Amino acid sequence: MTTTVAIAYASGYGHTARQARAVATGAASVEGVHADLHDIQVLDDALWQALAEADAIIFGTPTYMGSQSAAFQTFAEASVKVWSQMGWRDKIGAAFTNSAGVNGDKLNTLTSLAVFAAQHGMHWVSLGLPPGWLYTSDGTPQDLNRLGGFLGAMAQSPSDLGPDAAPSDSDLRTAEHLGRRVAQTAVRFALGRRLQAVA
Ligand SMILES: Cc1cc2nc3c(=O)[nH]c(=O)nc-3n(C[C@H](O)[C@H](O)[C@H](O)COP(=O)(O)O)c2cc1C
Repeated sequence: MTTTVAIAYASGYGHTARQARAVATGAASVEGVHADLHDIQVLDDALWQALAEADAIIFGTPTYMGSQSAAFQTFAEASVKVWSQMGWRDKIGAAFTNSAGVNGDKLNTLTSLAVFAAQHGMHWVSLGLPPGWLYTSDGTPQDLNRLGGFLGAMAQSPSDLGPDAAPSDSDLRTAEHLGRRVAQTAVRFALGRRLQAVA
């Protein structure tokens, strides 16, 4: 049986889209997992159908003015129809964000997305990595999780670099890690459900 991980993301200028592709690469590296990228700026029936059928949804947005972008918030508010039927309850949820500042208030965005997933009754998956880089004096910017997030995957894109040059390799590997971890968790959940069904 195939386990499906949907990556539901917004991106204004392509940087978060690049991070989303890395998340998808990580998820698809897990045996038996199909990863699907969905640009949530297109709010059509195909999007809602795909998200309804997914085992896990990983939400992604750039951090704009310290929180999710307006495009992501439009998607979040449109999901109230799904919420009214608890359509995503017990799916796996996780998130990633990208911004120009090293800090840039990315944690506020991830916190907001965790609350969004909780409103939908989803099970949250954290990043599951120790902090890299400046956490110890021998760290380097090439470390996995160089930005030291826990709630989800963070990436940083200098505002004068295009999406061909940013986020950094470290941040893209961190995004891949999140995708892989969510996919592994989704497979375990799917297996557990099947075992429960025959017990
Ligand atoms: C309207 C707007 C607000 C922004 N607010 C922030 C912010 O609060 N913190 C930050 O670090 N960067 C901020 N940025 C920079 C973006 O997060 C950054 O350029 C990011 O790479 C854009 O991702 P995207 O190409 O996926 O849209 C902002 C950019 C825009 C256009």
